[in-house]
Amino acid sequence: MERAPLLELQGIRKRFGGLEVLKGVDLRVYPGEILALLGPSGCGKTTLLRVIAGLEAPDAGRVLLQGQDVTLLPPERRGVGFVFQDYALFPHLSALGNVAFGLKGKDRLQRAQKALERVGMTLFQNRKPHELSGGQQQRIALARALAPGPKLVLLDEPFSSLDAGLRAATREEVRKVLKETGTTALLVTHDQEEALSFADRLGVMRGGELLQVGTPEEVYLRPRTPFVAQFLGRTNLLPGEGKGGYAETCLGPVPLAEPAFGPLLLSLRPEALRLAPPGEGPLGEVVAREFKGHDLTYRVRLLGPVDREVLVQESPGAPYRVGDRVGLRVVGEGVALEGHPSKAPVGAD
Ligand SMILES: Nc1ncnc2c1ncn2[C@@H]1O[C@H](COP(=O)(O)OP(=O)(O)OP(=O)(O)O)[C@@H](O)[C@H]1O
Repeated sequence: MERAPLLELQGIRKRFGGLEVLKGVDLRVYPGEILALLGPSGCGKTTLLRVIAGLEAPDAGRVLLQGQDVTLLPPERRGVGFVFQDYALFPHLSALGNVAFGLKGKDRLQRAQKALERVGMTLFQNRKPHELSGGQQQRIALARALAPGPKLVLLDEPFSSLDAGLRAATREEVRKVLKETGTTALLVTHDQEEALSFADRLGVMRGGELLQVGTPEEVYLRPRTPFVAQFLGRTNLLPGEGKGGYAETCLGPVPLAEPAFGPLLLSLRPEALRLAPPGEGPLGEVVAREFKGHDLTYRVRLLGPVDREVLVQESPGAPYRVGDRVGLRVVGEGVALEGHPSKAPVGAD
């Protein structure tokens, strides 16, 4: 039997004037899960979070929390915590004051202290926000959101104002706290790497629609559309002819992750290709070389009947330079994308 979702969105629609910002979004988030919503700027991510929090009313659709319809409930009655992009801490209150602010009862200070302890901020409890670093403020904001023991916490680009090093470390700590407390979280980001590394599952949005939801591996390795394939990292989109377990392409036969027949469009990640001495595989010429320390990406123009460039990821020590003639080897699998006449089952005409 399928687990009951903690949060369920059914056909959420929202329009601002003439602009339809959410076009019928369905989503389920399960207890204890961290789900990241990923998409380009303006695709409706923040609006969707605001609808879930109760800060924005949808024009159509329902928001269910633990099976209960909360679409019409005000924010404070939903049991949802919110961490905004700019943390929105009260500048005149100490860290402890900020965390205790929304709490009720005689033990509110103890509970606030406990929440600060969980995020490793006990020593800083008397400091004001301006006396704290960005990462520390971020943790205070998280402690404040978690202190009332929400069913769900919504994180809107919570790491965007941190620099790269602090960002990775803070992300890891936040993930640890969420997992230790068993808190269900929905994170909005437009950072692909963040979504892939932080979330248990991720959903890719575009133009008010949720295009694909799955584990980071599923969505990265089995994108369904060209947009999802390209949004999660660089890829080669190649036309081909499905022959079952492989497709015939300008690079020769490419093994397919799932069998397909007929004309298709293939996503083949740069790491599924390698360079070789000329003579092995189709011939190409290196037109660009991008060295990034941990990896090296080449752009190679094919020197054959088809005029096309492909990206190839190599180990940092690869010897090839711009202008070199190279062979191309296919070492990984391609994925046939939807919307192209391809995915007929095995044995179909
Ligand atoms: N209150 C509002 N009134 C009018 N338009 C709005 C309002 N809120 C959002 N929008 C518009 O709705 C669209 C979606 O905005 P939203 O903030 O949800 O996108 P987003 O995916 O979170 O973008 P970003 O990554 O840039 O934060 C944008 O075109 C935005 O200008």
